[in-house]
Amino acid sequence: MTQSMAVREALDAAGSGDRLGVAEVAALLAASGDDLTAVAAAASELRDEGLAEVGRDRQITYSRKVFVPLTRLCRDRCHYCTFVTVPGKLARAGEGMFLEIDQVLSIARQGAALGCKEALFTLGDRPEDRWPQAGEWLAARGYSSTLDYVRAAAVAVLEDTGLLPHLNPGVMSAHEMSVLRPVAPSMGMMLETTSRRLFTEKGQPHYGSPDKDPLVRLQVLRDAGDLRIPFTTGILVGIGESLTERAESLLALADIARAGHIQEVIVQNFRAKPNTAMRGTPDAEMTEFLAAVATARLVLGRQMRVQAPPNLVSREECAALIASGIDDWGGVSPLTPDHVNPERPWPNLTTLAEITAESEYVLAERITAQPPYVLDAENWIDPSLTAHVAALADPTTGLAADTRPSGLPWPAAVA
Ligand SMILES: O=c1nc2n(C[C@H](O)[C@H](O)[C@H](O)CO)c3cc(O)ccc3cc-2c(=O)[nH]1
Ligand SMILES: C[C@H]1O[C@@H](n2cnc3c(N)ncnc32)[C@H](O)[C@@H]1O
Ligand code: MET
Ligand code: SF4
Repeated sequence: MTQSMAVREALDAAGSGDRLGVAEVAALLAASGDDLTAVAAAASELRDEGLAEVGRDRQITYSRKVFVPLTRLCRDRCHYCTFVTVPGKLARAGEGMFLEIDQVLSIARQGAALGCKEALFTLGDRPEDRWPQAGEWLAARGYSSTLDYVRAAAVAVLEDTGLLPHLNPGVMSAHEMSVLRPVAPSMGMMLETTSRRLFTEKGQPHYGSPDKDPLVRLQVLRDAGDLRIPFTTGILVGIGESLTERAESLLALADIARAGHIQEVIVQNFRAKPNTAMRGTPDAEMTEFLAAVATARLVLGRQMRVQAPPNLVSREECAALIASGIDDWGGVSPLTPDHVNPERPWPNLTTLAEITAESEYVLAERITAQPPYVLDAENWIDPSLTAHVAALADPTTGLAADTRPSGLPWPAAVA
C-alpha cells in the first residue's frame, strides 16, 4: 500500500491523541485511493473502540421520526435550498404560511401509530422579518414570533402524542433557546461551514442569508453549551468550501464540543437541486465525502456520534459510510419525506437494518436525545420533560424502549 507522507503523519498524530492542526486535517480530507483506505480504517477502528467502551459494541443508531415542516418561508436565501418557498406560491397551492396546530398533530398522530418517537421541527428562519404575511398569520393566532409558535406546536405534540420534539429552526438567541429548552430534549443547527467568504462574497451560496454568518452560528453553538442543551450540528460538504475551510470547520466543532453538549455531528453531502442557483454545481464527490466522514471521526474522537443520512447516497455507498466511521443514521421516517431532500426517499427500516447488518453492525433505535444525555437526564433534560423522555427511553441503555408513545400532560408533574 502506498501512503503519502502527509497522510501518514496526520494518522500518526491522530493515533497518539495529539490535537490535529489545520494542515493535518486538510491532508486527511484530501485522501483518496490507498490513503483514503487507511484514513477510513483508522476512523472505523476508532468508532468501534468508542462504542465498545460504552457497552454499545457494533451498534449503529437511528431515530424513528416524523418531519414537521412548520413553515417553508424564510428570511434567508441559501443557494442550495429547495425547502424555502414564498407566500405567493403557498397561496397558489392553497397552503397556509405555516402548518396549523391541527396539521402538526395529524402528522404526529400518524407517526405515533407507526412507532415514531421524534417530531423533527425543521423550518425557515424568522420568516416574519421578510414576509408581512407570515407575521400576520402568527398575530392572527396570538403568536409573537415563529419561535413562539414553535414552542406552542411542540407543547401540543408532547401533550397529544408524546412524541419528543427536536427543534431545528435555524439561528436562535441564548434567550430563545432557554425558552425552548423545556419543550424539546434536543435541538440542532448545522454549522454548515466556518467559511465567511461563502457568506460575504456575492454569488456565493450564503450571500444574502444573515443566518448563515459563521460567526453567528458559532455563537449559537456555544450558547447551547452554556444552556446544557443536547445539541446536533454538522457540516454541509461540497458547497464551495475549500479543503482548508472544511478542516477549519471540523476543528471549530471539536473545540465547541469540549463543552460536552454536542450530541452528534452530521456530515451531510450537498445534493444539487433543480431550480436553485446551485443546480449546475456537481453533487459532493463520493471520495471527498467519505474522506470528510472519516476525518470528522478522527477529529471529533471516539465518543462523538458521527451521523450521515442514509437517503443521500446509494445502498452501496451506505456500506462505505459505515466503513468510514459513522455510528448514526439520524432521523429516518416511515411516514414523512425528508422535506429538505424531497427527491431522496428514506430506505425503509427493514432495508436499513439489512444494510447495517451486511456490514456486521446492528441497527438500534434511539430517541432524539442521544443515550449519554438520557442517562444523565438530571443535568441535560429539562424537568418539564422528564416523564416524556422516561416514557420512551430504556433506563439501562438510554436508547429507545420498545413502546408506542402516548400523550402526557406538559409540563410533566415534577416529584
Ligand atoms: O430529514 C432530515 N433530518 C435532518 N435533521 C434531523 C436528524 O435527522 C435527526 O432527526 C436529529 O439528529 C435528531 O435525532 C437535522 C437535525 C439537526 O439538528 C440539524 C440538521 C438536520 C438536517 C436534516 C435533514 O436535512 N433532513
Ligand atoms: C437542514 C439542513 O439541510 C441541509 N441542506 C439544505 N439544502 C441541502 C441540499 N441541497 N443538499 C444537502 N443538504 C442540504 C443544510 O445543512 C441545512 O442546515
Ligand atoms: N433554516 C434552518 C437552517 O438553515 C433549518 C434547516 S434548513 C431547512 O439552519
Ligand atoms: S437552508 Fe434553511 S436558512 Fe437557508 S434558505 Fe433554506 S430554510 Fe432558509
